[in-house]
Amino acid sequence: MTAPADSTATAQRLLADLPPSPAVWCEGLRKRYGRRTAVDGVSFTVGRGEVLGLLGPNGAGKTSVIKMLLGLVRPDAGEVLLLGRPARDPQARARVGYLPELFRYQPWLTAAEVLTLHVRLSGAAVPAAEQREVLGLVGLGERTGDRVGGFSKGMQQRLGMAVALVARPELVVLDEPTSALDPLGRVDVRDLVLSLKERGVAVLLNSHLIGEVERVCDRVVILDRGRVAAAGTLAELLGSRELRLRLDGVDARAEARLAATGRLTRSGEWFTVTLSDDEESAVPALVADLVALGVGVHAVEPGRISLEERLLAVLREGPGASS
Ligand SMILES: Nc1ncnc2c1ncn2[C@@H]1O[C@H](COP(=O)(O)OP(=O)(O)OP(=O)(O)O)[C@@H](O)[C@H]1O
Repeated sequence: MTAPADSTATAQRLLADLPPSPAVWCEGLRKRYGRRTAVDGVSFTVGRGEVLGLLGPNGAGKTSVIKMLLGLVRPDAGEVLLLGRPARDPQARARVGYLPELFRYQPWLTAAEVLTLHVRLSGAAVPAAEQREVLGLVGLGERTGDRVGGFSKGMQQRLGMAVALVARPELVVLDEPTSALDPLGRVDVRDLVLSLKERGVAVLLNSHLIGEVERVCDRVVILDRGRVAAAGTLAELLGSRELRLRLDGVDARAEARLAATGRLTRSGEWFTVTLSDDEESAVPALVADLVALGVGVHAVEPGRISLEERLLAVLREGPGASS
């Protein structure tokens, strides 16, 4: 029989060999406030190093979901694991960075002191030089010794971003991180999210700025009235690609050739062919055939619907629009 110490070591070795748990796993989350159901059976995962965007209209339940994931609001039903541990487990929380939607930092402290306080709270050993570096990353390098009470709203949000990043988190949850930021600040946040992803840090991003989500997210969950209305990778959600061509001299044979490639629509001299992913390789042959048929090819533009169009379709038509 194996001695207890050996069996513990064996169990630890077996666990170490398993693939890492997702950064976020939640199943069947529900929350009511009085008679209002805010969240109604929400499930999704965020993989390690994955950037997941949470989209949805005002009141859809996004912040409520985030607060339940972080153990700040107790769900009425459902389960959450953060980095493989229960959401309220201090060991999980210490490895999660969070920028809340509504933030306010101690006005009497300097930016550097706020960071030091949060580093202490997290229990991580982050040297002062690294803390200053993080303030530099969020554009506050020149203001480290200034009191937070004198900061603009955008500067406080930048400080919140530094607080979320400073303790070397494995998961960062950003609730509307750019709501107070100028256009340059938004680009900074986008670059920060991409650099986190490169380092294998998972990011959960709640933002109304759809273009921002489309640029940085690997996957998107769309919430509507407390439920997941659509979810998937950008390719899954945005589906078929389109090819727009500006043509002249299109006769019946050329039109038949276009229609054979995909669903065809026409607006004046612009023709739009809807392609499925495996038909993309058909584009050079299509153009060659059109030229051979005597068609003047003035422009060939790839394109597909934007995430904004998909979001609006899902919200107008309901979950059926997600497929
Ligand atoms: N503490 C609370 N007490 C009562 N109702 C609440 C509370 N928090 C949220 N709600 C309600 O739950 C619903 C979801 O709110 P939540 O803040 O999660 O939405 P959201 O998707 O984050 O919205 P927004 O995009 O406007 O920030 C809303 O109807 C809101 O009024």
